[in-house]
Amino acid sequence: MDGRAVAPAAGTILTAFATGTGSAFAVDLETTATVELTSDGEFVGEIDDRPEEDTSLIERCAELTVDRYADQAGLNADDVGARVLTESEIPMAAGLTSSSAAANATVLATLDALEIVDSVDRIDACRLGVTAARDVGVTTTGAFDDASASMLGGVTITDNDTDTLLQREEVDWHVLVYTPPERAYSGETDMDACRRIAPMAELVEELALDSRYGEAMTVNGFAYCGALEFSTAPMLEAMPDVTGVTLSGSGPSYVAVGERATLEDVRERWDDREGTTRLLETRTDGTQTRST
Ligand SMILES: Nc1ncnc2c1ncn2[C@@H]1O[C@H](COP(=O)(O)OP(=O)(O)O)[C@@H](O)[C@H]1O
Ligand SMILES: O=C(O)C1=C[C@@H](OP(=O)(O)O)[C@@H](O)[C@H](O)C1
Repeated sequence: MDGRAVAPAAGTILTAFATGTGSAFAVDLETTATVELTSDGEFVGEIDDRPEEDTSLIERCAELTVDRYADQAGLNADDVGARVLTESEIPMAAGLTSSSAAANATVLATLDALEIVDSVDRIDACRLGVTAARDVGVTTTGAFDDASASMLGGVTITDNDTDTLLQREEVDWHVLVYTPPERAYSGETDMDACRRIAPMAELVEELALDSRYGEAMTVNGFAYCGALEFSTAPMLEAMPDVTGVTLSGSGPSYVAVGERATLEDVRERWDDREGTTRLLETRTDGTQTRST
């Protein structure tokens, strides 16, 4: 029994480190997970083209899904194992939610392999991936904001302390993403510095709950560039014409939203920087299964 699912990346509106409340939106870069169920009770992960990278997140996702749902699929969890393969176009540890996309794709692919994917609520599946991310230490708050945007599509606002969805809205934006060559692992964020900007995060939350996403992003960007010591120069190169621009997640990527022609101009400036610039669109469909 094989299962397969595809999950999108996410960009940031409100980073959750300061207060535990976060907001993110799905963008069209994808991770695919393929899951083959086995009868040896072992969970073995492989990341395509990244043999050195840690596979514990996808192994834990498959294991938790089997533990929780094997019964419902008419199987004995003790006898079921899985081999998981992920293939991804999302740069890893770059602030674009590679971890949540890998987790969502693996949980849904495992449910697909168990042939019960349609009977499981998407938000419950998402919470399972967040639990796995906490278990293996690739997240600080659980990142339910990023995970829910990747699972459901559109913009989500969440309370990551309780894994509660506060708001979801479908949007149709052009998105410019700049990814510098360095990497920043979310589990290693300077949380003391982030907690100092809590009053700014509360303001960003108010703007986001009012659907003023562009302004929310930009305030978030200045606050988190300050706290995490990233340059504000890429933001200033995008302003004032974009609708919003921010450091994404724990960095080092920056995301801007706005008119396509405006983003094409900004792209010319960001292309002079070291790294990769991508012109993308938002996604409203979230994580989907794909038959193998
Ligand atoms: N395609 C993938 N397959 C399996 N695990 C992945 C994949 N992408 C990311 N991860 C896991 O997530 C970790 C990176 O998480 P994180 O620092 O939160 O980065 P990001 O900001 O991209 O989510 C990696 O070390 C790895 O354990
Ligand atoms: O680990 C965490 O708690 C978080 C990780 C960040 O994302 P990245 O993993 O994309 O850097 C951030 O967007 C989110 O609000 C909280």
